[in-house]
Amino acid sequence: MKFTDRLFEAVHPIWEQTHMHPFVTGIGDGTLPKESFICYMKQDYVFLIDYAKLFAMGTVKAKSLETMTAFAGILHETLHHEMELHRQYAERFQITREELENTKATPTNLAYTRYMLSAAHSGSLEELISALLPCMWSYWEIGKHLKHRYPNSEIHPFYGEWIRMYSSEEFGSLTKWLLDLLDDLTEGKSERELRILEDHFLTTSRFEYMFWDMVYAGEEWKV
Ligand SMILES: Cc1ncc(CN)c(N)n1
Repeated sequence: MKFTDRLFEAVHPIWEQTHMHPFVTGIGDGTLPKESFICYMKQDYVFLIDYAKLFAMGTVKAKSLETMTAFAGILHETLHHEMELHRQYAERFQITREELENTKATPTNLAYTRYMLSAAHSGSLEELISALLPCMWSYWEIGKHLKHRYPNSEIHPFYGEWIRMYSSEEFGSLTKWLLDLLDDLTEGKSERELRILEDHFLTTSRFEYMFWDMVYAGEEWKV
């Protein structure tokens, strides 16, 4: 069994709940209040700044020029394509780039990015990938799921663009590349090593769920 098949089985209960989360279904059926989406977009923008750094770290830890180049490509995609989607959404609400960039990360957002950056700093390339994989994989799954469950969601005048991006072939092929890389890198690894990777993967999968919950509830610092 490929390691990512094992991860897919392990994460299934978390993804089931994610697909049913009211923030996610609200994007799908178009009922999510715009204020909630604005809160998400701002939090996600600062999340993506740290997330992009993981790909930069991937280039440093890569064991071949090919892998290094691919990480650099995803870094570029994130900064220029994925984050551009957020900048365009922000523009619709007259939110400036400066305001977007200066968004203060909520406790959950901060805990999530610190966890990934710490795993990436102190761990192997496999640890870095396992920690960031849910970001790409779960979004791709959500994009495909929404497109399938809500047939007109792709053409929704507001949320359609978001769904098209995360269900796209391009996003899917980057995710598949990362999955294949992790399968290659984990071949022959001991059960002890695999368990550490699985633990990173499940922890950040839980953080992904908590991120939806955080923006839905409008989490703020208490003091
Ligand atoms: C929180 C979060 N996780 C993942 C993604 C997809 N890159 C995202 N935009 N935001």
